[in-house]
Amino acid sequence: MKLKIGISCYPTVGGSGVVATELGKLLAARGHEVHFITSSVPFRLDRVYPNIYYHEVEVNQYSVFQYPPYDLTLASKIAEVAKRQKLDLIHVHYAVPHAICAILAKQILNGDLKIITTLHGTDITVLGYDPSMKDLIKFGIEQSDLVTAVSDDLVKQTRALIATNKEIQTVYNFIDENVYKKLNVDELKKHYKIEEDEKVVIHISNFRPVKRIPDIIKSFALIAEKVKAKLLLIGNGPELAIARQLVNDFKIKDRVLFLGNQKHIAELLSMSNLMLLLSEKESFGLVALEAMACGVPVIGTNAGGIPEVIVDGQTGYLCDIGDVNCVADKAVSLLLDQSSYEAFSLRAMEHVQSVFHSETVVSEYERLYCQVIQK
Ligand SMILES: CC(=O)N[C@H]1[C@@H](OP(=O)(O)OP(=O)(O)OC[C@H]2O[C@@H](n3ccc(=O)[nH]c3=O)[C@H](O)[C@@H]2O)O[C@H](CO)[C@@H](O)[C@@H]1O
Ligand SMILES: O=P([O-])([O-])O[C@@H]1[C@@H](O)[C@H](O)[C@@H](O)[C@H](O)[C@@H]1O
Repeated sequence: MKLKIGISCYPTVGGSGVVATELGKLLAARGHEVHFITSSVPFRLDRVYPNIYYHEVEVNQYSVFQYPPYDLTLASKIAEVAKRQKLDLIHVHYAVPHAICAILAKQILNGDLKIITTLHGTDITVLGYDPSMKDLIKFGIEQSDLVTAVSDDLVKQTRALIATNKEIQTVYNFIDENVYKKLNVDELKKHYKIEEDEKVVIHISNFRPVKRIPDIIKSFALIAEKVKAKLLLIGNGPELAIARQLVNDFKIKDRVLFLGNQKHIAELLSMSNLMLLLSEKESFGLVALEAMACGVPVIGTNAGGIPEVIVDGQTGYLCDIGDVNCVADKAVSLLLDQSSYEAFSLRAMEHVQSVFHSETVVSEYERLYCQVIQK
């Protein structure tokens, strides 16, 4: 059955928007009609795709509004597009405000709209602690026709924090196998002056406090004492200044490249030997999946959904939150033992193929869409 699917998400750099966009692209490739309803073109929607339509949410700056009313405009846009395009359903990513906006749109349409909400991360694990948000998030979850979360741990945390009995299904994240694979990047390595015998450690994130950026720098400083290596820092966010300060303090300025927000992540991963993801909260860790797909083992923390993505001792290692000595020891042992490293790299690629294959995940979303429509 070919469906007309609306998708609302944050269009900016970040996990939920990436997952929403990649899902939309693969659904469109399967012949469904996909309508993105977002405040700007999602950053991963970087060319023309057949079957994909974009509806801009233009936030009204009318002077009586002290704050631009994004939520209300989005709700009204979802209702308008759903009616005009005869959407079968709207799939919203991130509980606040997107689930709430979809519910309002459904009310505008006298109940004639099916809503699927996917929970991604700090929409639950940070905002769920905020008393002014908790009941709103609960409302968004309970009024959705179907709710998914990106890991078993996020399902568990949602139950604990939001106190809801609503059924929430885990649907893991995925990557596009045609994009995330090991590429030949010899020229790029030369451009970044990475020497033949030098190892590359990479971290990619939004540099928010939950990502524990100081632990990344501290771990790398320890690694660099024993291994000739460079650190690539990809992304932008509030902890970037602290990162620069620590790099100066540890006197490793010549070993660290701050590359800011980047689009071509597979190329940067293909230059890398190891990823560090040392968050204190992480519902899934899409960057870890992207790294493993490119044959890059990951050292992550024992936090949230990370242990569902990294197989400890097989595709990378898990360390306790804040234990930078554990991270450095595991990293040094991996980087200095070539034959063991190659086995980790191979298993990482195989694990992504077998557990997180896009075909399986997209089919699962299709099955859930049909279930909701037939309810
Ligand atoms: C703290 C938390 O719970 N975060 C979750 C949140 O996303 P969150 O935004 O924290 O992070 P993720 O690491 O999962 O994803 C970031 C995405 O943005 C991309 N990127 C990043 C920087 C950059 O410069 N360029 C770029 O393209 C990355 O390649 C990746 O695709 O939702 C994701 C999707 O469900 C989950 O996997 C994360 O666990
Ligand atoms: O809040 P969080 O779950 O860590 O991650 C968020 C992403 O899921 C979202 O796509 C992005 O727009 C946010 O800026 C943030 O990165």
